[in-house]
Amino acid sequence: MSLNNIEEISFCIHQDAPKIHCLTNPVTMQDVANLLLAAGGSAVMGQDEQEVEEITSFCHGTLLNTGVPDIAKIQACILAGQKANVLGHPVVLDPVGAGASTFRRKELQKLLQAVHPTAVRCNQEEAVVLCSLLSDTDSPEKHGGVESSLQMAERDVCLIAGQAASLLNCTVLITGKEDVVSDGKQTQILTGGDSRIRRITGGGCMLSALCTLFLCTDTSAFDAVRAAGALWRETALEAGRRTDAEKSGIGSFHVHLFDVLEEKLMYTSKHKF
Ligand SMILES: Nc1ncnc2c1ncn2[C@@H]1O[C@H](COP(=O)(O)OP(=O)(O)OP(=O)(O)O)[C@@H](O)[C@H]1O
Ligand SMILES: Cc1ncsc1CCO
Repeated sequence: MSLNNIEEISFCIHQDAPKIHCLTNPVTMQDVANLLLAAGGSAVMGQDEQEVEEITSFCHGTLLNTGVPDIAKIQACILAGQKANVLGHPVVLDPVGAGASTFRRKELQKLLQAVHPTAVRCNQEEAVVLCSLLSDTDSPEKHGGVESSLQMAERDVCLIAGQAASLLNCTVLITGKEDVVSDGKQTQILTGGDSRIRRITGGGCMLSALCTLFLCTDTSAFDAVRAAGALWRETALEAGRRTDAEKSGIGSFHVHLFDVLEEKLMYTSKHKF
């Protein structure tokens, strides 16, 4: 069976309640755990190398978010990612701030030599850095830390997404003003959303978790990642509408994201099946 739409994906998630092993960063850890619960899955956080393989084994998907990296964290990501690869579990890489330091670039290169991600979710700058690491070309000189310093033309984002997908042999979702999803053979642009999502930290980290959850259903990697990207943009759009209706601010927008996501997934799974 191949699941093609959000109703079917949502139904599967609520039936199976996939557990996601999240090796993530302390800045957005709680949001990532709450997002997975709101969506119908759950998170298990654990990143000591003595336990990661065991935790990966009983989970259904693995999220490797390399924000706030250190040597031990990267080693744990390698062990968890390799275990997930052996078990055939989906692995999502979120290479937060990939170009922020020489250390991050070196450690990411090591991780990518050891682990094959099913999907990568990143911003434009992180995608350009990944491509430079994989093809031994120069990285961009200007860096925005964990935010993207680049605002590329849509056509260039499509090219980078296709290049990264081919180099990594996986599905790549590059987020920004528009999102681009590619598996190297097919590429799609996602629009809509609400730019206020850039004023909370973790909008990308939460989306990477949602991609991992959707990849735990019986659908192709391209369709799962595209569905997660599209749903997250629709969620932001509706969260923005509710924030405006209440004349509220960014804190309310943040909370509405969880309410809207839960409603969108609950509604579709309850009413369609
Ligand atoms: N200008 C924009 N307008 C609308 N939506 C946007 C805009 N920029 C980013 N987004 C959306 O915000 C979400 C996060 O993407 P972003 O590129 O900000 O990730 P990120 O930099 O990795 O975030 P973080 O590091 O805070 O987790 C995506 O769903 C993306 O579609
Ligand atoms: C701000 C920040 N620094 C490392 S991770 C993170 C959260 C957004 O990815």
